[in-house]
Amino acid sequence: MLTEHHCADGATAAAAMAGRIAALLNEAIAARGVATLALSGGRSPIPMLRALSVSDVDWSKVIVTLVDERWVAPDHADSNERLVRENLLHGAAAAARFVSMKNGAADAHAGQAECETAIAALPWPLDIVVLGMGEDGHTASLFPDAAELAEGLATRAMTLAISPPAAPHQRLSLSARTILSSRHILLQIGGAAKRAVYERARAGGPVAELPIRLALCQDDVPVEVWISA
Ligand SMILES: O=C1O[C@H](COP(=O)(O)O)[C@@H](O)[C@H](O)[C@H]1O
Repeated sequence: MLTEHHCADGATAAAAMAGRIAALLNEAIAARGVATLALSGGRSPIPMLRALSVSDVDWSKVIVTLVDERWVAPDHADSNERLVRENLLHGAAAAARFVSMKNGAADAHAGQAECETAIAALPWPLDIVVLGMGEDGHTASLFPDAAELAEGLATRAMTLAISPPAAPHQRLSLSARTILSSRHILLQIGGAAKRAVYERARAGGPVAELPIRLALCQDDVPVEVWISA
């Protein structure tokens, strides 16, 4: 089932999405004693992460990981880990356990096995997967023009390494199967350009053309989308 939340602006969408994530974290903690949250990077999630960091959650019972990571040092400006640490994991939220995708291997392909082990050790299924979307329809690091896209859509592994030709850095990404084994998928769409891609994806067609369709065109996992101008 897909539910759309239409918001007047990005700030309203960020606050509403943070509130929904906090509620889902609290539900998971009440039901199972622990909650797992996988977050996307990029620029879009920053206001939502800041709102979430001051939400009323027992963060000591939350495990946070990533949907995807760029193969850069954790203090690099493009690091999704850095983004999450700087915008979410401070104050009370610093009590959450963070599980990195990046490790000390020479490159993303060499580091994939260690990343797989770290992700496989989490409690499964993930409670919440927060996806982003690029204007090319990519989600996580499943880029339409990447040679590894078919692997990402078909593999039974939880993670894969990807070298997108048109985006900077090698990547590690959750596979489609991992994303679709979660309990809840949330997505934020801001601005006219992304809205147009979203509407095209939602109308249906090949997942390989617009990989965000893997979440939008399925009925197994509930998806909530926050849409703003
Ligand atoms: O490269 C990435 O891009 C997407 C979208 O990023 P945004 O800056 O347009 O919000 C993001 O979801 C993904 O995690 C990231 O690695």
